[in-house]
Amino acid sequence: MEVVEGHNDFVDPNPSHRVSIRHGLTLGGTDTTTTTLTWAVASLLNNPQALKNAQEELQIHIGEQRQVEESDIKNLVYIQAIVKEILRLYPPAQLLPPRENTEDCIVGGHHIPAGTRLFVNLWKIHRDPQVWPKPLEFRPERFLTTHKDVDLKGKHFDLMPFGSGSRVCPRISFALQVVHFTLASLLHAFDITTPTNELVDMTESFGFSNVKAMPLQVRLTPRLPSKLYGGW
Ligand code: HEM
Repeated sequence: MEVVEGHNDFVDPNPSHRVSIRHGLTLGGTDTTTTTLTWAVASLLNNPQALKNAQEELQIHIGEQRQVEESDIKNLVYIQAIVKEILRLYPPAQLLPPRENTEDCIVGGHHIPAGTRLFVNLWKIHRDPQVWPKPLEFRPERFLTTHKDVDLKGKHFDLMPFGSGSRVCPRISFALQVVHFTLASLLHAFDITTPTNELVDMTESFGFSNVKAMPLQVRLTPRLPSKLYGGW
């Protein structure tokens, strides 16, 4: 991939794999949200109880006689917890874009000379066992119990999939609305299974964008009256 335009782009010195980690211009709207949705569906396929919980929530709040509407999202707390857990385990940007300090400073007891480029390693922070018990497990319930007050907007430094501070992602609300609505609509309208009933391979491809290493194959089975599929 070639470098994209934009301020503050980080340029890999090797021209053969130059990428921009400032995804705002080309990748922001699609790559981050599709990556998040892919990991969400993959995780739910491997965690049938969580999938069942999500579909029960949809049954309670929406039923089977209408489609999901944006105004329903506020009631779908379990699906919101799923999305938080996905952005904890699989933040689309595993490393936040680099920061360069203009003055000498001390961070965590370390002297950082002016002009140093610092990367925040979200992947590591989001899997810290001192903050997140059983950090490698997909457990949306943690965001309804022990971590229910942790939000995604950059105020809690243990969970920062959108970054933090003055350069935080400016489209958090829009991104969450898209992810919640799409996931809720998919799970409401279809039963999802793997074609072979095997567990999904969750291997990550470590890079600037955390895409699934293996393609995801999903079998969709309609679960609503056929008249509700007119818009699909
Ligand atoms: C799940 C979805 C998304 C995630 C996890 C995400 C995450 C991020 C992160 C980590 C940054 C860098 C923050 C920093 O520098 O510390 C960022 C910046 C940015 N994002 Fe997003 N993003 C998402 C969706 C979107 C969408 C849908 C858009 C646009 C429609 C968008 C537009 C931007 C832009 C323009 C910036 C650059 C802001 C700046 O440099 O001042 N993002 N995002």
